[in-house]
Amino acid sequence: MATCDALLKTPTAYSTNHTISSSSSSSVSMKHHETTESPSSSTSKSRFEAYNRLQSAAVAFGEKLPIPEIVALGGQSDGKSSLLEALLGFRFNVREVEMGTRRPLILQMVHDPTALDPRCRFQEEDSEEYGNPIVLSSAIADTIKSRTDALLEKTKTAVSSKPIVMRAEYAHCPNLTIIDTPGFVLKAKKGEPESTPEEILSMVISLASPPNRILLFLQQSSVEWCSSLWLDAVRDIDPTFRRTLIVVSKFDNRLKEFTERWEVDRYLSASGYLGEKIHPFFVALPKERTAVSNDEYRKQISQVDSDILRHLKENVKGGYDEEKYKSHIGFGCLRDYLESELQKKYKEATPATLALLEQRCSEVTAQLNIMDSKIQATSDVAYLRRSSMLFASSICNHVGALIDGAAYPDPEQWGRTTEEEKSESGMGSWPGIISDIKPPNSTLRLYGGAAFERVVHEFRYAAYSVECPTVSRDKMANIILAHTGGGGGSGIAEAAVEIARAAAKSWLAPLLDTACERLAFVLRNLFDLAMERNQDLHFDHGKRTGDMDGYVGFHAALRRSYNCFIKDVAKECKKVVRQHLDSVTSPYSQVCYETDVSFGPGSKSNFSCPDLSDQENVPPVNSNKKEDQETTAGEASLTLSETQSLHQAKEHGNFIESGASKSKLLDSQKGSQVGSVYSEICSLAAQHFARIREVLVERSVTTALNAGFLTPCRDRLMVALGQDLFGVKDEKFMDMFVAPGAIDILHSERESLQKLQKMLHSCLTEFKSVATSL
Ligand SMILES: Nc1nc2c(ncn2[C@@H]2O[C@H](COP(=O)(O)OP(=O)(O)OP(=O)(O)O)[C@@H](O)[C@H]2O)c(=O)[nH]1
Repeated sequence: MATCDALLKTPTAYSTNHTISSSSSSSVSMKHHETTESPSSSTSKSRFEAYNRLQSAAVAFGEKLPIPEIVALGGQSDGKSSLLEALLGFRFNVREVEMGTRRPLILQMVHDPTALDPRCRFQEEDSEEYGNPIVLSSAIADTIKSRTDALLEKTKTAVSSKPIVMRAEYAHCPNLTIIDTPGFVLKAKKGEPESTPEEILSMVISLASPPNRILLFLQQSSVEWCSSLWLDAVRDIDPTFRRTLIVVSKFDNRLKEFTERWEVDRYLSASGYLGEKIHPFFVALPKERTAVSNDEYRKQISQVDSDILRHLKENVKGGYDEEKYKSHIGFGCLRDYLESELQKKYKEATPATLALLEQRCSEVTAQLNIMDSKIQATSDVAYLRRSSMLFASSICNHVGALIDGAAYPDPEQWGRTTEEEKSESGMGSWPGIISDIKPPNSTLRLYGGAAFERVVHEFRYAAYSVECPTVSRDKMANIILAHTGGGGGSGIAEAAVEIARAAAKSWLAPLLDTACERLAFVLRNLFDLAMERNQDLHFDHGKRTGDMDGYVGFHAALRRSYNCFIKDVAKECKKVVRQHLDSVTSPYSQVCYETDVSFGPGSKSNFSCPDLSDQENVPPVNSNKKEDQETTAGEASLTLSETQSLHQAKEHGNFIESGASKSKLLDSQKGSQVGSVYSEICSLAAQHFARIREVLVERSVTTALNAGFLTPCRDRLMVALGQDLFGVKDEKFMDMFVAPGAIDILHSERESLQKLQKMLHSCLTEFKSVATSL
């Protein structure tokens, strides 16, 4: 930045005619603050004052305004505090505060020729007011320490970016504002959290990042650039050093090393490492810590400056390249440069600041108007009814749009994959199905209508992955024997149908319930999405959709009402799909007979009490792991072979009296053809099951789910919400809007907005007059 060649000749704000002589640069520059001010300097001064006030106001109100500011940064003990003291022209001992800098310090130095003793005042925390002047310099350090302690205690952190603002009016300081920052450290101090170095680094980075800030980077002269610890951190913030001023501190420590001119010139050029265009300042300050008067202290500063220049001229063979480097050697040069640089930035930034202030003023006025109408509206039932209805209707429209297919808000952020839907809804896998069901698009983040459709697909996949479950011989016997007993037929067909119906009922019913719950979850999520859409697309077809910000009670009621609606719809839909299931599995349903199912060799006419006892109790088709699935509750636990034997005994009129042992009966019933009957029934049952499932899934359920969920969401949602929220007496309706303390909050918000408005207006007026006097 200003260290570039082109800027080397920038005149200082107060010394248009002065040239820094090798022997007395600092003293000359020191004196000019005490001379009468020219008209241009009074403009600079009022500009400086205007920026200072804006800066304190910005700090007090948390306004982020791009005011030109200087931020001093560097490693611990690199001399920042000493430099600040030198700039102020008196010692205030900040560097002896034991804890070190843990909060940024905004030091507003105001050159006031009438203030022969420094007048320091601290800005109150969270206010733009300044406290009473502090005279004792030790009291300044104490105030900084106690404020730092109090805030860190509150925030429970080791550092805080909330600045302390100190204004110092003094006849011997320049008009300059500098933000002092905690020094970078490699290791935390004893008793401090280990993360302190990182916290300091990230805090300083965030303080130095706004492009309106000038960075004043200090590094001790004893450190070579190639081994600089913090240069890279600064380079990360400002890669080309466009807005960075580099200061080599404690220059006195290096001086003794130079004997030849080339050595000094090479060192002063810092070339090779910082680049040709970067010219650091070389500064040394008094190292004596003895208590001296302020006058004496300033004399020492000037003396060090003169001593350095004299040393370079007289003690180095051939001196040094004065033309090139003199303007960058000594504290006085740095101070004048900083002052003029800041003034230059202030001048450049004035039009933009003025424009920004005008914009902020109108924004805050608009906010204040909204706040006024909000406060007024808190008691206006008609207004609240109107705007809340408008809001609810807008939410319903957004829900409808999301169901019909929308890609806003961002699906990547708001959508869910099938896995996420499953885990978040608390419904992991489909009941009774072990295999992982992955519908098409399961890895995509979907919501609304798309997610709904995907769940329907998933349900179909789940339903088709169910096979007709295994039926034990006992159960089968119980069914068959009952049928053969009634009509004299073999009962195979009836048994197969009955088995299929019972299986369909017990296996498909939980799947239907799960599908309904999953779909309800998808629809329930739409509320948040609709709110998000509503917030961003605040206007619906050009009409304002009701600003209901802050009405927490209403928002909660609206959400609750929406959730209830979805719950009711899901309950209703569950009933409907259950009815469909009941209907396809009812004894009157012809679904199983609609197909041309071949009943095979073991048909009704051939049935003659087959002995199933030797056959393995495994159905021909069953991919489910769940064995011996219950088809009807409380079935007898006899084995089919036993039942069959009993049946035979009954047939011979010998059921009670026969006395034949079970084993004998079993032996007598071994036959070659009977095994196939069990398999045949299982196979037939599987076919019927598949048929029932197909009819259920394809013909009725998919349509029922759409009609049961989506149609009400499109057509009935607003009516339901309306009845629930607005179909009540005013008194009850107002319950949603009168939260204890809510109106007080609105009033206090209004009060702070009013203060902000006042402050912005006064800054605006000030800047307007500064701008016109340019
Ligand atoms: N020799 C010499 N010593 C200096 C100079 N400037 C400062 N010092 C000394 O260096 C030490 C550290 O200086 P500070 O100003 O406290 O450094 P700092 O960067 O503020 O350190 P922290 O606040 O701990 O980050 C003090 O003892 C100063 O007296 C200088 O130009 N020359």
